[in-house]
Amino acid sequence: MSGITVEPLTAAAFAPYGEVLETEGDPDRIINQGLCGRFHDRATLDIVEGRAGLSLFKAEPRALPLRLEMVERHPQGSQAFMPMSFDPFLVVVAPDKDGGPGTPRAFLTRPGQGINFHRGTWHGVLTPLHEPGLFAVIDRIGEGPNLEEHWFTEPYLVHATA
Ligand SMILES: NC(=O)N[C@@H](O)C(=O)O
Ligand code: NI
Repeated sequence: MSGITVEPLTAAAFAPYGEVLETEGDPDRIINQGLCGRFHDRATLDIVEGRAGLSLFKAEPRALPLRLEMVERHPQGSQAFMPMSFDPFLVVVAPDKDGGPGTPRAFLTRPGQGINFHRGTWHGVLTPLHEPGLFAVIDRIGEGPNLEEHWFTEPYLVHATA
């Protein structure tokens, strides 16, 4: 089983796959009588033939090392995972290679970071590592198929250190 070593999530490393939502640095705007920093328009919702919807996911926590058996993608829409707890979670992505996923990469978020997958990005499903596994998810609501799965012939093993 091929191994994948988890990397820290950074906006630069994640850029080919999506955006990182975080409150690093100065806010773009100070609002609410100076009591709130707005980190404005930090990710793009890209929805084809449908609308953006806001859902809640309550997912079972997983543990590392993790068998990565599949990745999926949504050709019709971006998908954002916004944690509702202050815990890191695992984000798996893969480049596209001739219509299928290339070698996956695994990122560990810092508490407070969220992510938005670009439309069509190969990714692992929502993977919390701690209870309560509660996330707000912003993705496409619409008719027609928007899920393509790829099951690896041999799973990868995602682990914390090399
Ligand atoms: N299927 C679903 O709603 N969730 C997945 O797309 C996922 O990435 O977790
Ligand atoms: Ni998904």
